[in-house]
Amino acid sequence: RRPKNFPPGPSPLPILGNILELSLDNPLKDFERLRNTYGNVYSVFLGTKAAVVINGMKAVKDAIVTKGIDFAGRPQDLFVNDSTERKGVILADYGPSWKDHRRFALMTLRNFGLGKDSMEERIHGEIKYITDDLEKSIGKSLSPQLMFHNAASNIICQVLFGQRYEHDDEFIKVILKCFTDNAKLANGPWAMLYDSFPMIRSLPLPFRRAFKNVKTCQALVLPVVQEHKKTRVPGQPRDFVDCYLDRLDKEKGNDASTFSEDLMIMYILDLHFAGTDTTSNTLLTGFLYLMTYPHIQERCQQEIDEVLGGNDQASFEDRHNMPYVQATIHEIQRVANTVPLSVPHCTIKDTELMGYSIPKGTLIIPNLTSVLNEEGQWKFPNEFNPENFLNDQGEFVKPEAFMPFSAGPRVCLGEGLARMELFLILVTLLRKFNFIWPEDAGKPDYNPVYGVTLTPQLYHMKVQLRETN
Ligand code: HEM
Repeated sequence: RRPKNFPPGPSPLPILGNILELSLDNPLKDFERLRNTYGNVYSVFLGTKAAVVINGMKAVKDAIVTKGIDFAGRPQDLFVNDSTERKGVILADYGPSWKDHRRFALMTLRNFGLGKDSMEERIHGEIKYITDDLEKSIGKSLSPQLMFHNAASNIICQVLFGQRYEHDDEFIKVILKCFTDNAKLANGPWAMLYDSFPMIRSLPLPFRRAFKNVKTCQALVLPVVQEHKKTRVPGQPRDFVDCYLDRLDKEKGNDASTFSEDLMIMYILDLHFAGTDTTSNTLLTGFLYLMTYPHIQERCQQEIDEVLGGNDQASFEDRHNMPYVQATIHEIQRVANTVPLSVPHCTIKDTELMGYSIPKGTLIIPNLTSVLNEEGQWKFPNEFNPENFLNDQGEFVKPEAFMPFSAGPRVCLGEGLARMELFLILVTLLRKFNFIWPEDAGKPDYNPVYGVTLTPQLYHMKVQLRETN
């Protein structure tokens, strides 16, 4: 039963709730249909658990920004919580440990922006591997999935461990395999059953694989941490692990400290997971559109040539002189809709939204998809069109409804890093190469595969060196 004044929604069946109304393959259309019937704030029962789905810019902002703290929790009784042992930051509930670790990561990432091994240099270092790969494929048709995935993974590995890995390196291969398997399990029927029927949780069913996968990853990261302990110079951190070890030194004797070696390992895995598929799928979507809208690709290249002049390497600062490129990258993020339902939130106290009462502990699904394509918020909500981010003077403007990183206290903590990666990778590659949709590839399919992150359908690309080089 719905509590008093709870958001409306379809009648639930006993035990199953409304799960039969939601396609497990891709519930986004079902969420849209329910929005048309019940309005921007409605509820569904996932098994016996009530969830509130929030749609449209106004309601989403009202919840996660205006009443940000009320909505800043994470549910703690789901399959994903158990599989990650309630450690890390993405799924940590609102509280001192989440706050300390979030602040720590933001500060650490910011500090890497400065100095000689700056984030920009780490990213440019990795871009060199992409351009080498592409140069070897000039005139041929190539599948870019692994290349971009690897680049995103290595950039975050550089930040975390000060190291990159070849894609066939056992360390990264196993981590990737475990996380892909866990993402699939988390999205599939076994997780749904686990969440809906607590009595089956201790049974030896396929969901137990997820727990084993996490243990395997932890065991892989542990020796990397041990190695750091041996080689580090306290106070002179080379990477995230060193920074965390410095912090542990500082916290010695503080009984209330939320920092621990155990947490660090899951934190590292969290950051790697959060930073890899998101960035690589956004890049893949970007090149899919740039190839099939060649006039947009060309206009970006013109602007890049003008701004860079004789300079070979772009810097992140150059974005201020590239309104069209900026608009194109933002438009790519808008249509990529990489994290379509954000990460689930949870209310930390009884609260209200748009006149409805929402009790403490309610699972909240912020439907970012409904904001990124909302009629009335965009000049061209259903097209791929950089004009969505340009004013009449051709200047870059960012509408309020641009929230692929979500918003409020739980906004993506890798936003700065992701934006820098997207800009530097796209600008460097467009400067050097033309990207062409192969003649024999048929019509492009823009419908992504649904998951925690949306993944473009597999495709091939052709590359040519640009004549300006
Ligand atoms: C295009 C790339 C990316 C997109 C679209 C994206 C999007 C998101 C979204 C929608 C959330 C959920 C926010 C919420 O719960 O309201 C999130 C959370 C998070 N992201 Fe990202 N992300 C990207 C890249 C990254 C990168 C590179 C990192 C790594 C440094 C990262 C680390 C995180 C973390 C740690 C959280 C959890 C924050 C918290 O719970 O406090 N993300 N991201």
